[in-house]
Amino acid sequence: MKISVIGTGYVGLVTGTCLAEVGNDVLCLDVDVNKINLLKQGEIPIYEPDLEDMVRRNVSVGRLRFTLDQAECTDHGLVQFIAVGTPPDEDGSADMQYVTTAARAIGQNMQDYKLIVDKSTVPVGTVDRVRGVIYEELAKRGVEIDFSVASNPEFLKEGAAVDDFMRPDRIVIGADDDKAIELLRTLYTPFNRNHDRLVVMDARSAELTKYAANAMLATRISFMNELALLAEKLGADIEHVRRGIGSDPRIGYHFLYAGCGYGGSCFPKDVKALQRTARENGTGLKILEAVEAVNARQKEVLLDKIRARFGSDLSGKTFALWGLAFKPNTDDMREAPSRMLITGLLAQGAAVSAYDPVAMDETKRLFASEPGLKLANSSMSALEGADALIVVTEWKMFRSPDFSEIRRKLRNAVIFDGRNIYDPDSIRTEGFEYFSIGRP
Ligand SMILES: NC(=O)c1ccc[n+]([C@@H]2O[C@H](COP(=O)([O-])OP(=O)(O)OC[C@H]3O[C@@H](n4cnc5c(N)ncnc54)[C@H](O)[C@@H]3O)[C@@H](O)[C@H]2O)c1
Ligand SMILES: O=c1ccn([C@@H]2O[C@H](COP(=O)(O)OP(=O)(O)O[C@H]3O[C@H](CO)[C@@H](O)[C@H](O)[C@H]3O)[C@@H](O)[C@H]2O)c(=O)[nH]1
Repeated sequence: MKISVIGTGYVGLVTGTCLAEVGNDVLCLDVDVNKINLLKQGEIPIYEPDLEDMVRRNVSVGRLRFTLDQAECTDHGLVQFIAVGTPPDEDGSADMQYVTTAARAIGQNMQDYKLIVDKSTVPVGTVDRVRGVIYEELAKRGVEIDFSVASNPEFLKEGAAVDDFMRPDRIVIGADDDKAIELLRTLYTPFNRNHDRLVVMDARSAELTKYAANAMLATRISFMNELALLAEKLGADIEHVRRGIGSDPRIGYHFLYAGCGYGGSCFPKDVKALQRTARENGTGLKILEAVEAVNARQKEVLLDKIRARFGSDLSGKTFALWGLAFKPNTDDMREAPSRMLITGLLAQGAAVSAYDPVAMDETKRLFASEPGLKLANSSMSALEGADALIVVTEWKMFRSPDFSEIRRKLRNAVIFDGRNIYDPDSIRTEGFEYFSIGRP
C-alpha cells in the first residue's frame, strides 16, 4: 500500500519504517530540513535500538523515502498518517497547531480519496476537528473529494519502539466508516498474526483509550512512589512489597517500580491534558491531580536525600551523576528527572559531573551554558573526586560496576540510587553508605 507519514519524530519514523519493512511504499514528510537531510543519508536523528539498520535497509530498496515537499507527500499515500508533536500548551492542554497545520495541508493538496489517520496523541474530538479542517480547505478550493478520518493511537515505548510496533499488544482503530476500518485492517495484517489484536471502536473512544492507558500507568507509578515514602518511614522495603503484590495476576508486575519520578514526552503531558479535558467538560479527575502532584514531589526526592546527608549548602561539593535520559535505551531527555536534579544541585552551589551512554549530546544542547556541569567521557571518569554517586537512570551498564574502583575514585563512599538497582545488603558490605527509594 502507498503510505504517507507526516512527522518523522519517534512515532512517525518508527511507523513509516516498520510499515516499509513489511512491504509498503512509504514516503515520510517533515518540516525540519536537518532531519530530512540526515534521514536521506540513512542516518537517524534519534537513538532508538534497531531503528537505524531498518531505515537503511528500507531506504536502500526504495520502499522508504523522505521529503520536505507537502504536495508530494499528500499525493503519494492512500493512507496519510499524522504523527506530529502535540506538546503541552501553557494551560496543560495539548497544543494542536501542528496537527491542524498537517490536516490543512492535506486538504489543500489532495486530488483523490485519502484516509487520514491521527497517530499523534490527541484530545477527544480531534477526528471531528481534522475532518472539519479538511472540509474547509476543500470548500475554499471549490472541490468535493471523498475522504475518511480515523484515530489509530500509538502505544510504543521509547527504547523498545521497533519491537512494540512490530509486535503490538493491541492495535486500536477508531472510526465510524467501514472503508477506513477495512483499509487499516488490511494495512495491519502483518502485525496481527496468531491472535486478533485489532480493537475497533468509535473515534472518540479510541482517542480516550490512549489517554486512559498512559494515565493508568502513571497512576501505578505514583501509587508505588507514594507507598515507597511510607515504607521508608515504617522500615519496610518497597521492593519486597512490589514482588508481594505483583504476584497477584489482577495487579501484575509491570510498572510497579518506585523511583525518582516518571518523565518522558508522554506521561507528564498526557496526564495534564486529560485533566484539562475533564475540566473543560465540567468534571474533575481527582486521582490524576494526585498522580501529578506525587510525581512532582518524587522528582525532588533525591535532592532531599542528598541535602539530608550533606547539608543544605552544597557549595564546594561535586556529585557524579549516572544516567541523564528519562529512561534507559533512549537519548530523550524530555521531562527527565535528571534535569530537575542537575538544576537543583547547581542552584545549591554544587558541581555535577554527569555521564550517560547516549544522551550526552542532548545534555550539551540543554545545558550548554552551565559552568557547574561537567560532561564526563565515561561512567568511571565521572566519579573522579566526586563526593557521592547518584544513579538516576537504570542503564544496564550501571547495574554491576566495579565497586572497589568506585570507592577509590569517590571522595566519600556514598551512593544515592534513584532506581533501586543495587542490593542494599551487598552494597553496604562493599563499604558504601547507600540511599535508595523506599528501602531501609
Ligand atoms: N514518543 C513516544 O514514545 C510516543 C509514543 C506514542 C505516542 N506519541 C505521540 O505521538 C506524537 C508524536 O510524538 P513524537 O515523540 O514522535 O514527537 P517528535 O517531537 O519526536 O516529532 C514530531 C515531528 O513532527 C514534525 N512536524 C511538526 N509539524 C509538522 C508538519 N506540519 N509537517 C510535517 N512534520 C511536522 C516535527 O518537525 C518533528 O520532527 C505526539 O502526539 C506524542 O504524544 C509519542
Ligand atoms: O515501573 C515503572 C515504569 C516506568 N517508570 C518511569 O516512567 C517513565 C515512562 O516510562 P515508559 O512508559 O517506559 O516510557 P515511554 O516511552 O514514555 O512510554 C509511555 O508513553 C508512550 C507515549 O504515549 C506510550 O506509547 C507508552 O505505551 C508508555 O509506556 C520513565 O521515566 C520511567 O523511568 C517508573 O518510574 N516505574
